[in-house]
Amino acid sequence: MTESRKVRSAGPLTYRGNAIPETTTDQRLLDRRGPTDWVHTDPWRVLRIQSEFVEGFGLLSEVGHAVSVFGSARTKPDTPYYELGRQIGTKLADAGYTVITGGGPGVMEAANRGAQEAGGTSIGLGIELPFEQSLNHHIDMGVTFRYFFVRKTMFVKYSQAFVVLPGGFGTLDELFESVTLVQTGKVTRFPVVLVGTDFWGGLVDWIRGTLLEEGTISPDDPDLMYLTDDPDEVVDIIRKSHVDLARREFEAARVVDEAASVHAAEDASEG
Ligand SMILES: CC(C)=CCNc1ncnc2c1ncn2[C@@H]1O[C@H](COP(=O)(O)O)[C@@H](O)[C@H]1O
Repeated sequence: MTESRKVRSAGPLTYRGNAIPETTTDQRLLDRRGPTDWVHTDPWRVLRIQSEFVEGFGLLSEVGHAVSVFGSARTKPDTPYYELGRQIGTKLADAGYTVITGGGPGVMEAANRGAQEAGGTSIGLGIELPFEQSLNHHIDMGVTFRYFFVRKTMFVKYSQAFVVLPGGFGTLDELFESVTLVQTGKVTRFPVVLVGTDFWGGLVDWIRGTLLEEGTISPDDPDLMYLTDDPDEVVDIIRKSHVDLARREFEAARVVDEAASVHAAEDASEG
């Protein structure tokens, strides 16, 4: 009896008898009718998150050496910090770095603008916000993300350094995320440069005083951040750390090569 029961294969699945679904997978895919709640469910969101990673990696993977510049979305053109951001964008571009920002107004726009004026590559990684907003007009390539955490991965993965100008909560979030990644050894390759001694001085004093005195950070941790007012120094710090990194990588490759030749020589003498 059991042998005569109907069988249906659906990909790797086998159904028999009453378990056979009424429709096939293809029918369900092509049928547009039915409830649409599934587009607001977490499994569907996971796919959307994946697609943001795919788009981001796709756009940024061929960008050369790059620096992310952060700072207030509210800084107005023709103000000192806007001009500082613009100069830093220009100097980074002159030094051959692509400039990546959050794609918004204020300091982000200033850095993008400076990079563009110098003929460099200017990138904006925007974020969907509850209020209407588009990427600033000084961006050569841009992506607008839905998810903050996907966007943050892009800043870290595709930059050699973070430059942080005066800003508010968003800027502080980006600053402390990057410092935490360096502190915990999740990223090993980049300096974090604070620009604006008047603006950041109080925070740095508090870190060196309260945090260090309370023992909530290690004695070396305050040195994870540089502090300057000088755009040329920003570029020098980044260049130097870049050269140091290249030297360390060269040294590591040489050690591996030497070990490989020692093994090869031992194998040859044993053979
Ligand atoms: C006028 C206005 C508030 C626009 C906000 N538009 C934004 N567009 C893109 N990135 C942003 C924006 N606001 C905050 N961010 C992110 O948070 C940082 C600035 O936040 P804040 O202004 O410091 O706190 C930027 O480096 C950026 O990565």
